[in-house]
Amino acid sequence: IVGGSTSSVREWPWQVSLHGNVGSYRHMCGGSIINKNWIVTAAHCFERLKNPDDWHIYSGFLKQSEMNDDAPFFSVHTIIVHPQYCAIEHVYDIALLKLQEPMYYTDYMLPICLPETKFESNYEDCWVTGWGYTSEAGHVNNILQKASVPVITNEDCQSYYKSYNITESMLCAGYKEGGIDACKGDSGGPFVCQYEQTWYLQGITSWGEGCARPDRPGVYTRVGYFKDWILKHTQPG
Ligand SMILES: Cc1c(O)cccc1C(=O)Nc1cccc2ccc(C(=N)N)cc12
Repeated sequence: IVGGSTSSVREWPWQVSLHGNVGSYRHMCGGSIINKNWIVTAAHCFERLKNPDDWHIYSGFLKQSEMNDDAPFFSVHTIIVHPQYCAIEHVYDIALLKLQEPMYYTDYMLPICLPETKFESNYEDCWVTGWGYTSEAGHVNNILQKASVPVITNEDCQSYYKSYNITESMLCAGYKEGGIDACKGDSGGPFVCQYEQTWYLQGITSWGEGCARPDRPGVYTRVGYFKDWILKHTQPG
C-alpha cells in the first residue's frame, strides 16, 4: 500500500497473508476469508505456484515478522482459478482457495460479506489493505497497511487506461493526483466498503500501471460480478 497508514489488530479480521514456497515460504499475496473453508484471492498469484502444497495461509496476524515457522498456518486443499482468467488482459483475476481444515472464528479471524448485487450503487467509505510495497520500487511491508481510496466509474477508468480494456468485471479506485494506492504484494487482498455498519468485499486487488501514479487508478476484480461463481463453489451441499 502506497500512502497508507498502519492498521490495528481486529480492524480487518478477514485479511490473510498467502506465503508461497519459492525456496523458502514468503508473503506473495493477500486474500480474504469468506467462510470457514474458503479464501478468495487473485488468480495471478498462481501463475508460477500452482501446487496447493506450495502455499501457507496466515490468518489473525498484523505483522509479517509474526508469521514465522513457529506460527500456525492453514494449508490449502484446492486452488480454483477462474476458468476464463487471462493474465495478458488481467480479466477474471479471481481464485478460490479451499482450506485443508476448516478455520475457526476469533476476534482476529472473521469472514467478510460478499456484495449484495452484481453492481453496487453505493461505494462510500472504501478501503484497501495489505502488506504490499509502499512504493513502486519497494518491498513487502512488515505491518499491515490500510488506505481509503474512492471508487471511480469504469468510464473514467477507461479514459485513463487507453491501451487496456477496462471490462465490467473490473472496478477502479484511486485519486487523480495519485499518491495513495495498492501496489505489488497487495494482490489478491481485499478492497472493502462499509455500508450501514457492515463491511462488504467489493474488490480484489488486481493490477495498475505502476503504483499511486497520477491518472493511473488501481484496478480491482469486481467481486459482485463473480458472486454466483463464488457461491457455486463455496456453498455446502
Ligand atoms: C510491475 C510492477 C513492479 O515490478 C513493482 C511495483 C508495481 C508494478 C506495477 O506496475 N503494478 C502492479 C504489479 C503487481 C500488482 C499490482 C497490484 C496493484 C497495483 C496498483 N497500482 N493498484 C499495481 C500492481
